[in-house]
Amino acid sequence: MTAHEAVHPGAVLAQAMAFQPARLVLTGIEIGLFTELAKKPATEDEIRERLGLHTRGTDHFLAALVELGFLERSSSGEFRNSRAAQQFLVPGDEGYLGGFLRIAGQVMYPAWDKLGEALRTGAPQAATYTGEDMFGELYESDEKKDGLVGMAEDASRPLIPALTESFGWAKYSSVLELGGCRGNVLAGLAKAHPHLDACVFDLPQLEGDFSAHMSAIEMAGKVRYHGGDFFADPLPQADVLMIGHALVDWNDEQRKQLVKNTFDAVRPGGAFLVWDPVIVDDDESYLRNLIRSLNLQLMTPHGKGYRFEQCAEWMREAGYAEVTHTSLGHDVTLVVAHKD
Ligand SMILES: C[S@@+](CC[C@H](N)C(=O)[O-])C[C@H]1O[C@@H](n2cnc3c(N)ncnc32)[C@H](O)[C@@H]1O
Repeated sequence: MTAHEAVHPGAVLAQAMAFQPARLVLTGIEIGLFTELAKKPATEDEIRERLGLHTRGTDHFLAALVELGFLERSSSGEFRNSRAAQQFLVPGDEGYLGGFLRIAGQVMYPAWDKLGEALRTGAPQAATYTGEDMFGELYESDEKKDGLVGMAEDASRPLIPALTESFGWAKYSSVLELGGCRGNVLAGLAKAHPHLDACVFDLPQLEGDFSAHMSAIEMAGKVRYHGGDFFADPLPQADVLMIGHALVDWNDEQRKQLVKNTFDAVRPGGAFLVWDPVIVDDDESYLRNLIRSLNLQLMTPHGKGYRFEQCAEWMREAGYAEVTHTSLGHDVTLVVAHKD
């Protein structure tokens, strides 16, 4: 909102009421609208019948989604997905974001309702867990585990091409990804750089999901798994250690400790890579990453965003030499620390 727009009530309302269009899209995902229309375009009557919707409101719900650019309406009155909806909101497509957006609707949306409480107390507001061991609790339920994994992969999948190209992988022969989940990112990296000995380090609870996923994407045997706790257990050695979308989950003391833990495991001449929604002043991602920081505060026991300068300081304190950073796109920064 520019200073000029700020004096116009429409600009204030557009920002303050942005939860309404957000809820339209999230509800479309929740009730299966985009998945249904991907099978076959349909009239309003057919949509109501197929999704069990009431006559009151469906017409304006669909018309509003047309205006927002998620549906198209033909001259004969049939609705179909727009290109954006078809590409990003229908399961099975490469660019699918529904895993992330479903959890956004179910878990983040109610948590954001309690932002005031979070600001007063500093306490998380997600209703899916209660204690300090968020991952341990979520992994006790297959549904919650699948939700978290789906959300993480939707967020990291678009970064894989930039990650394979933004670092000189050819110079190194092994990589260990901390918090590498089901190995989806590392599998993409290993496909692009098959010379790499690639290993995921994540909690033991995910090993079965990792093996099933590697088989499903025909990468079984190409990426290894090492179960453990990256705070408490010794880390296996590799030329490159990497952690993505995971340092943000912790507080500064925990992050410092984690960065320190990596130093002995990185072989001399190697590197430690971090990619996260780092807060970068004057970058066009600045506001979105401040919002993501608050989202982490609502969703995790200790997480929040951090700045590049903080990360560089943790790295230098741990013993790393040169620290550089570059954008991976999608509001994510890759920070690279070299070990002499
Ligand atoms: C937000 S997810 C990111 C997953 C993956 N890097 C991606 O971006 O697709 C964080 C990951 O850290 C893992 N994790 C959390 N605590 C851990 C710990 N103490 N030791 C090892 N892994 C941990 C979780 O199991 C999860 O896979």
